[in-house]
Amino acid sequence: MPRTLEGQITMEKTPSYFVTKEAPARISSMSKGTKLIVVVRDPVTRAISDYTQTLSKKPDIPTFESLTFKNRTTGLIDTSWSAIQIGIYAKHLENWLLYFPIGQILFVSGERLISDPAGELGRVQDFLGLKRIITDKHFYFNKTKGFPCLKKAEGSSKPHCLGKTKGRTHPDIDQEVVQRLRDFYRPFNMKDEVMYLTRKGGCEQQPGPVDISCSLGLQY
Ligand SMILES: Nc1ncnc2c1ncn2[C@@H]1O[C@H](COP(=O)(O)OS(=O)(=O)O)[C@@H](OP(=O)(O)O)[C@H]1O
Repeated sequence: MPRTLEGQITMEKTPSYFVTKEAPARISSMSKGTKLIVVVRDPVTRAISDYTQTLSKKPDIPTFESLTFKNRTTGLIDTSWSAIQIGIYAKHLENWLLYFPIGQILFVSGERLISDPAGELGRVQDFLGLKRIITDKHFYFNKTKGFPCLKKAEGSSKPHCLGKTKGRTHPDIDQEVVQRLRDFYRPFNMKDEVMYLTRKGGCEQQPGPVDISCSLGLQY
């Protein structure tokens, strides 16, 4: 990490942090006050997006449907497949709550980043204690891309959309498999846990390893 000067915020983005077992302890030992931002989206769409990325690099991989199940007849889901495993958000969150209070973590909605990017970035700016500089004025909806884009990229006067690797068309997935995955993920939805811990407050004051029983809301 570069040294952070007075008045600066150092930011680091790595998609795999949230699901890496060692990450919370390491980040906490570096700086207990680190603010954490997690972008989450519907875990089923996330899994399909993940699969779409892999498919673009390895077009010969098996179908999404066949990778989803350990045994299609019994309907047993292959939780060791990373595309599925990453979306078990509540399990990953548990590791972070051992080291960081819930108030130090902001969950950003991947869906709202698309439908209302300025609104979602408003929440990020508030969380970081920044003035709301980024607003609606900075975005426009690009019909060709099908996503919001920046009216002006940083240091340029030209519009800027994310690259070709973001916003790919997803393959059609068997709706029965989609439904089966929705049912699978339901208990791992973080909403209830986060609301519970935020209201409860008891687990919030002390960064550092906490008694996980403090996070009683985490019941599966
Ligand atoms: N403005 C804009 N333009 C394009 N894409 C957008 C945008 N905002 C959010 N998204 C969504 O971001 C998804 C890609 O993010 P990733 O999770 O792959 O990114 S990363 O791994 O964290 O770098 C990507 O997922 P896919 O649609 O599956 O490609 C998009 O849904």
